[in-house]
Amino acid sequence: MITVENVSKSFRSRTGSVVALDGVSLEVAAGAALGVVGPEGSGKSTLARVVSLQERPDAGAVRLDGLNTATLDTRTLRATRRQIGFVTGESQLFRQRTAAGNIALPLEQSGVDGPRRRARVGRLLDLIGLTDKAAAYPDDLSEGQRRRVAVARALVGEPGLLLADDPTANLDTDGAAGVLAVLDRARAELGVTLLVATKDTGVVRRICDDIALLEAGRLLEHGNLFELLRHPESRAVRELLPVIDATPSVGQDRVADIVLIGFAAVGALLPEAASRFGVQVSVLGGGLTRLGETPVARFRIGLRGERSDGALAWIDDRGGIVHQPLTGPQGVAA
Ligand SMILES: Nc1ncnc2c1ncn2[C@@H]1O[C@H](COP(=O)(O)OP(=O)(O)OP(=O)(O)O)[C@@H](O)[C@H]1O
Repeated sequence: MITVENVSKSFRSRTGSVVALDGVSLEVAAGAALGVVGPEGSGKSTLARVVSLQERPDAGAVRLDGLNTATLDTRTLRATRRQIGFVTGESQLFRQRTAAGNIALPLEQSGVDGPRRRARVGRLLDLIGLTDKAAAYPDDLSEGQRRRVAVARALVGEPGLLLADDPTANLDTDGAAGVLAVLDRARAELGVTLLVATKDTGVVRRICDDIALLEAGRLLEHGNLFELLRHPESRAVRELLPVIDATPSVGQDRVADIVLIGFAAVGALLPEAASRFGVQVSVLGGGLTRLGETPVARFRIGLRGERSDGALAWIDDRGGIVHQPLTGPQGVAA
C-alpha cells in the first residue's frame, strides 16, 4: 500500500517559485494500478518522483506499507529505493549492451550470480515477449521494443512497485499497445503495484483500475474507475468516456444520458427496455469504449412513448447508470 499524505513540492525557477504539488493525498492498494492523469506541467512526474523516493516532498509524507519514508536513514532509503522500479518515456538503454545485457545490469551491480541472473533475465525476456531478441542491440530494436526492455530492467530487481512516467510517449499505436501489455502482465504475473503518469487517458482505460486527476499540482479527483462512473459530475468520467455532442433532440418524450457497463448491458439493455415498455429508444449521441476488458457505453438516448419513465427506471434498476434525465418542453436536451 502506498499512501501519499498531503504532499507539497515547489521548485525555484528563474521567474520565482513553481508549485508542482499542492497538498496531494491519495492511496494505491497493493497490486492495484493507478493512472495519474493531467495536462503538461500538472505535477505528474513530480508525484512519480516523490513516490519513488527520488525527490523529497517539502511537506507531507509518503508511506510505503505504513512506513514513513521521511524517517529512513540513508542506507535504508537506498535499499527501499531499489525496491521501486522506475521507467520513463525514454528507454535509456546502453547501446553497447544487448537486450539481455541491459536487463541483467542491475543484477550484476548488486552481485547476483550468473545462473540466477540468467534465470531472471530469461523470465523477463519472456514476460516482455522478446526472448528471440535477447542478443539484439538497442539500435536493432524498435523504440517500442526498447521501452519493453527498459521495463524488464526496471523489474529485474523484483520491485513491489513500478512507476512508469509517460511510458507511451512518442510511440506509435502498436508500440504503445506493446508497452501497456507488458505493464499489465507485470502486474498480473509478478503482482507489482503500478503507478502510471500519463497525459493519455487511453493508457488509464487500458491498464488502470484507479485514476488520479491532477491540475496545477492539485488533486481534482481520485478513485476507482467503475465507482467514478456512478457520479455524473465526475471529471474523470468526462475524460474517460466518449463525448456526447449536445445536439438538440426534438420530438422525444424523454432524453437521458446513460452509462452501460459490461457486454450484456451494452448489447441488450436498450432493445429490451424498448420492447418491454413499448417505447422507441434512439441513440442520439455518445459511443462505446473499454475499461480494461470491459465494454462501457455512454449514450444520450431519446425515448418516445407513454412508458418512457418506466423504461428509464427499469434501465437504472438493471444496473444501467441513468445520468440526469434531461427533459424540456420539446424534449430538448439541455
Ligand atoms: N526540477 C525542477 N526544477 C524546476 N521546476 C520543475 C522541476 N521539476 C518540475 N518542475 C515544474 O513543476 C511543475 C510540474 O512539473 P511536472 O514535470 O511534475 O509536470 P508533469 O505533469 O509531469 O508535466 P509533463 O506532462 O510535461 O511531463 C512544472 O511547472 C514544472 O516546470
